[in-house]
Amino acid sequence: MTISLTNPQLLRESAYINGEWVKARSGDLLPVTNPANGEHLANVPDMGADDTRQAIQAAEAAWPEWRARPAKERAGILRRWFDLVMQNQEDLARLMTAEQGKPLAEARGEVNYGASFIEWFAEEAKRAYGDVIPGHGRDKRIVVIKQPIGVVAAITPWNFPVAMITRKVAPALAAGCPVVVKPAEDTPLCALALAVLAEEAGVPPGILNIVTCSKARAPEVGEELTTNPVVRKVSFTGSTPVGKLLMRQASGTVKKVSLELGGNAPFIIFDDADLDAAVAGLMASKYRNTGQTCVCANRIYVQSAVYDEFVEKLKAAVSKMVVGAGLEGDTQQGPLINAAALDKVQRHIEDATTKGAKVALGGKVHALGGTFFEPTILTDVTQDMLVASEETFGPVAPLFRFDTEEQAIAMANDSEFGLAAYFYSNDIRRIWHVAEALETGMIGINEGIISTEAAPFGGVKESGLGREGSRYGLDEFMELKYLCLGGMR
Ligand SMILES: NC(=O)C1=CN([C@@H]2O[C@H](COP(=O)(O)OP(=O)(O)OC[C@H]3O[C@@H](n4cnc5c(N)ncnc54)[C@H](OP(=O)(O)O)[C@@H]3O)[C@@H](O)[C@H]2O)C=CC1
Ligand SMILES: O=C(O)CCCC(=O)O
Repeated sequence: MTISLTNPQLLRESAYINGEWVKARSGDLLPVTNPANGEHLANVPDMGADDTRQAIQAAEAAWPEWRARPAKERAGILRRWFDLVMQNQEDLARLMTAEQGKPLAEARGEVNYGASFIEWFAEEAKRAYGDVIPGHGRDKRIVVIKQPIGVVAAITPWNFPVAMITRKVAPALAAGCPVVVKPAEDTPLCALALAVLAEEAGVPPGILNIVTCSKARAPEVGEELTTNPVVRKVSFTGSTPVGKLLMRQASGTVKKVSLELGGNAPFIIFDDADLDAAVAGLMASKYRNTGQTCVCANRIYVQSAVYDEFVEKLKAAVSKMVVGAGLEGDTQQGPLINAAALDKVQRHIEDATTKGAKVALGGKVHALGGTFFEPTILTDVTQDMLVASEETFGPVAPLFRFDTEEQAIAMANDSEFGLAAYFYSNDIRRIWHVAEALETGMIGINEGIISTEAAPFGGVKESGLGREGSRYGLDEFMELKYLCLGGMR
C-alpha cells in the first residue's frame, strides 16, 4: 500500500473474530481500492455465512461476562477507546481518504465525529436508569429495569466508514451487548483499524467482531445476521431496499430493528431568509462528502421572489469549489465512491434536462476523469423529474421554484422518505409552522449541518426506525423489564 501511516499496525488484512485476526474459511480475498485512482490498497477476507456464524457464537459466549461488568468498567474501556481513536486521528483519516475518497479535512472531521459517539456513550453507559412506578394495588410495587438486549448485528455503509460503526457499536457496548459488524465492501479498512484500537483499549475477545465481505457475499452474511436466533438486534444504515429486505428477514425471529435509510432531504429557502446564510448552509449540506450522505439536501425549493438572486449567489460559491484527490491539500470535493454512483448522477441529470431543467453549472464528469464529477446546479427543476423522488447521492443541486409556504410544505412532504429537512426563514411564526408541518425526523432551521452525537439522528416514513446518538441511542440496545412486586404490605 502506498499510503504511509505513523502507526502501521492500523492496517489489517484479516477479519476480527473472538479477539483473533483471521482469514475467511474459504480463503477468499476481497481487494480494497482507492476510488480516486483505482490503486490497490489491501486485501481483506471475503467471508461467508459460516464465518459469520462463528462470530455470532463468539459474541454469544462473551456476552455474560461483559454484561455482568459494572457500567463504570465498560465506560472506562470505551473512554480508552475514544482516547486511542483521537490519538490516531490522522492515520484513521488517511486510511479513510484512501479507501473512501473524501477530502482529508472531511476525513479528520469524521474521525472526530465518530469518536464523539464513543465518548458520549462512555458517559451514557452509567445512566441507564430504570423507573419506579406507583403500584396498582395497596400491596403492589412496580419497578422497571433496563437490560442489554443481547447479540447485536451492525451492517454499515461506505459513506461514513468510521462514524456509522461507532454510532452503533459504542451504545451497544455501553449497554452491555456484544456486536458483529459487517462493514461495506468498499470500506473495510477503517472498520478493522477501529477494532485494533478497541482491542488495545481492553474490549474483550468476542465483544466486537468484524466480518468483512464482498458485495457478492453480503446477502449470505446479511441473511445469517438477520435469521440466526442468537442475534437479538439488527442495526442497519444504508439504502431503503436493503433495509426493507433485512427487516423482512429479521421478522422470522422477531428481532428488534433499527434502520437509517434513504433521505431525499428538502431544503427550502423562503423569501424572508438571509440568502448568504442559506447559500453557506446549502453548500455544507449539499456538497459534503461529494453529496453522498443520507442527510444531504437533495431537493432545493426556492421562493420565486428570490429564485434568480439565489441562483447567482449559489453559482458564485459553487464555482470556487476545488475538486481533486482527497489527499491533496486544498481539495474540497473528492471522487464518487464507484461507477454505479457516477451512473446514478448522470442518469438524474439526463432525466432532468430531458424534461426541461437547465444546467446552470457543471453537469459533466470532471476533467480529472474516473468518478470525479463537477459540482452541479440545475435550475427550472420540477416535481416530475427523478431528482424529486430519488436520492441522487452526488454533487447535484436541483433548484425548484415555489410561490407559497403551503406549496413548499406540500412539495417537501411529497415523498415516501422523511429523514432530514432544512429551511431558511427569519419569521418566527413561519419557523414554528413549517417545522411542525414537515414530515421528517430532523430539521435544520437556518442551519445546514445537523449531525452531532448529542442529538437523536433518525427518520420517519420509509427513512427508517429508531434513533442513534443522544440519550435515546442507548435505549435501542436495551430491553425494558417490568418487575411486579406483590405482598408489599
Ligand atoms: N442512508 C444512508 O446513509 C445510505 C444510503 N445509501 C443509498 O443507497 C444507494 C446505494 O448504496 P449502497 O452502498 O449500494 O447501499 P446498500 O444499502 O447496498 O449498502 C449498505 C450496506 O448494506 C450491505 N448490504 C447490501 N446488500 C445486503 C444484503 N442483501 N444483506 C446484508 N447486507 C447488505 C452493504 O454491503 P456491500 O457494501 O458489501 O454491498 C453495505 O454494508 C446510494 O446511492 C444511496 O442512495 C447508501 C449508503 C448509505
Ligand atoms: O449518510 C449517512 O449514512 C448518515 C450519516 C450522516 C451524518 O451522520 O451526518
